[in-house]
Amino acid sequence: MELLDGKRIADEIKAEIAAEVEAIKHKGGKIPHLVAILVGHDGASETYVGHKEKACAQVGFKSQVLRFEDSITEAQLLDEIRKLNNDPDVDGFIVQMPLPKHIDEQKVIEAIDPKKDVDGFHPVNVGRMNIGLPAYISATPDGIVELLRRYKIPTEGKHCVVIGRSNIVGRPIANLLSQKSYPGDCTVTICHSRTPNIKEYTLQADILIVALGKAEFVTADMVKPGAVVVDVGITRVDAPGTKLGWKLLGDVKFDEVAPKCSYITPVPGGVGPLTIVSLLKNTLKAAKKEVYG
Ligand SMILES: NC(=O)C1=CN([C@@H]2O[C@H](COP(=O)(O)OP(=O)(O)OC[C@H]3O[C@@H](n4cnc5c(N)ncnc54)[C@H](OP(=O)(O)O)[C@@H]3O)[C@@H](O)[C@H]2O)C=CC1
Ligand SMILES: Nc1nc(=O)c2c([nH]1)NC[C@@H]1CN(c3ccc(C(=O)N[C@@H](CCC(=O)O)C(=O)O)cc3)C=[N+]21
Repeated sequence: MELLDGKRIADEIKAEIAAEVEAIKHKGGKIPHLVAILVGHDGASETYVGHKEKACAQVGFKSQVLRFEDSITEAQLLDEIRKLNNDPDVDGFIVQMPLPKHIDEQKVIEAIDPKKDVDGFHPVNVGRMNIGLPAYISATPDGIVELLRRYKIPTEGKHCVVIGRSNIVGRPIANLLSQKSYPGDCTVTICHSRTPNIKEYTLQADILIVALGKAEFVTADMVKPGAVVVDVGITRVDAPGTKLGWKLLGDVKFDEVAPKCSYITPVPGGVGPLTIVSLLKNTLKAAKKEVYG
């Protein structure tokens, strides 16, 4: 069993990005500028935005967090988005999800200029990604693809089973891995909450991607010996006696599944760090006008 060390790969890619930013500075080019909009005080969102700020500083990007109270109206938020769309200094921005219930997330996503949509959530980017055109690819699936690539995991002709069909993880990773590419050329099965006997499918997986958000859902009896297991899930659970009082669990019961795998991602330190790095990659592309010219 080998660990897919997301943290190590993320550090490697950050060093590559930092070198490129140095070169841009040297030539007097545009320093990439990423903005995050954060509404409310959700703990996980605060953590994620904090990691992003730190990563931007590490690679030399300009970054900014715009914070708003839960009471912000949809119209006010849409207005903030319009300002960012029109600000030539801002290369890319994201609106941290989830949003308060009185705000329509889809409306917010569609208000973002696709050219600045470094989350890759806008239907224009989703559509372009789906047919293999240049696009901002959403960060988590892009991070998974990057992890498979850097570890040179063979994917052609493999059966990939994805648990979860969300717009930000399950559906796009299933799409990417079925494309004519490397990593890709997989035969893909998508499972979700209406799939009976999930184990029947997971046992056939050469590559198992787990993104349902239920801690330790995948147990050893559900995994084929030698499988590659990618655990996307992140759930905070109480951990009395630890410094923080909580810890993170993945969707895979790591201790019993790991010995059966050829490769497996840990949580934390697997997919998460690569998600952040993919967001940086998209922002760099935006500053260089690589996707839309
Ligand atoms: N590491 C990272 O960078 C990121 C991690 N995450 C984590 O990944 C997990 C998934 O996130 P996300 O995709 O946004 O979650 P969603 O809640 O949007 O989607 C979950 C998916 O899992 C399916 N599902 C739920 N319960 C079951 C079940 N018992 N059996 C089979 N399928 C089930 C749902 O099915 P249905 O469609 O039928 O409801 C749905 O398609 C979460 O833990 C999240 O925190 C998310 C984003 C980034
Ligand atoms: N507009 C928007 N875009 C997103 O991409 C987005 C979002 N909203 N809302 C929430 C989810 C979740 N997500 C994570 C990214 C990185 C880690 C990450 O870095 N995890 C570390 C640990 C983090 C920790 O210490 O808590 C790890 O797995 O090693 C986690 C979760 C992005 N999301």
